[in-house]
Amino acid sequence: MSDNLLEIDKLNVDYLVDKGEFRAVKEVSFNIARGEIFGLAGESGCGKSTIAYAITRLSKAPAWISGGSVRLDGQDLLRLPERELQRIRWKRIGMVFQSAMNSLNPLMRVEAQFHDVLRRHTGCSHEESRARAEEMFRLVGIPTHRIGDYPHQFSGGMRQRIVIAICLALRPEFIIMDEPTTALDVVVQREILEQVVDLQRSYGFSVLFITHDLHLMAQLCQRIGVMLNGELVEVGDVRQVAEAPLHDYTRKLWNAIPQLPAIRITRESWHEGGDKSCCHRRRDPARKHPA
Ligand SMILES: Nc1ncnc2c1ncn2[C@@H]1O[C@H](COP(=O)(O)OP(=O)(O)OP(=O)(O)O)[C@@H](O)[C@H]1O
Repeated sequence: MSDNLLEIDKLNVDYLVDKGEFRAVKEVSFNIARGEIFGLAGESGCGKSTIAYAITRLSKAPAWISGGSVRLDGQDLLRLPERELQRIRWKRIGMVFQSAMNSLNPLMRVEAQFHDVLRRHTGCSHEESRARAEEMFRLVGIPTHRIGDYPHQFSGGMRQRIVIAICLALRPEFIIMDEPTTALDVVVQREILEQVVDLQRSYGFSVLFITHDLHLMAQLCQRIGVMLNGELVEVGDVRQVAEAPLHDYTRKLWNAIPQLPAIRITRESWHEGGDKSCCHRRRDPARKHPA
C-alpha cells in the first residue's frame, strides 16, 4: 500500500466564460500522505478553492475538469460513476468550507442533523447517532446537553465546530478544509484549529488545509504547496518553504507578511508544552529572504 492517500496528477480545471475557456488550475500535481496535514497557499484567485471542489467533483458550472487524475487510495475519483462518488463524499472525504456553519439547517435541531447524515451514510439507529453526536460534541468542546438546540442558539464558532463534528462523526480518512475558520475571530480560530490537530492526531486522518494565512499554515502543516496563477510553483516541507523557499513568489508571500516579533509555530511546539498564546519561532531580524 502506497504511503500516499491522495495523488493529484496534472489536474486542469477550466471555467467556460464568455470569452472562451479560462484555465484556473494548470497541470497541478501533488500528493498527500496518510495522516499528513498538507497546506495549499497562494493569493486570492490563484485556484485553491477550484482544486478543493475538483477533488470531490463538486465543481459547479461553468467549471469544467478538463484533465488529470485525482486518486484516493489508487482509485481515480474523476473517472468514478457519480453514484460511487456519492458513497465516498463525506464517508471517506469530509469537507469543511468557510461558510460551512451556514450550511446547517436552521429548522432542524442539531441532533437531528447528526442523525440525518449518519443514517444516510452508515444506516445507524437514533441511539447510535445520538451516542456518536455526544462523543463528537465532547471532542469539539461543546457541552453535550446542547445537542438538542437549534443552530441559531449557537455562536458562529460553535456552529463551525458542529460542522467539523458532523464531518468527523463519519470518520473520514481525508478532510478538505478550505478557509475553515476565516470567518471567526482569531481566538476562536486558534481554539478550533488546536482541536483539529488534536483530533487528527487521535484519528490519523489526512487534511488538505487551505488558507490565506501562511503563519497559520506553517503552524499546522507538515508540507506546503504554493500556488500562483493556477500553477503549483513550489511544494516542500514546511521548514524548507518557510526558511529556504525556492520560488521568488514564495519569498514574496513571506515578505508580504508584517514583521511580527515571532512568526512560526511548529506543529511540534504547538503541542509539546509551548506557549499556545503566541508564536514560537523567533524571527531572526538579520534574516531576510532574498528579494
Ligand atoms: N464561477 C466562476 N466563473 C468564472 N471564473 C471563476 C469562477 N469561480 C472562480 N473563477 C476564477 O477562477 C480563479 C480561481 O478561483 P478560486 O476561487 O479557485 O481562487 P482561490 O485561490 O480559492 O481564491 P480565494 O483565496 O480568494 O478563495 C480565479 O481567477 C477566479 O476568478
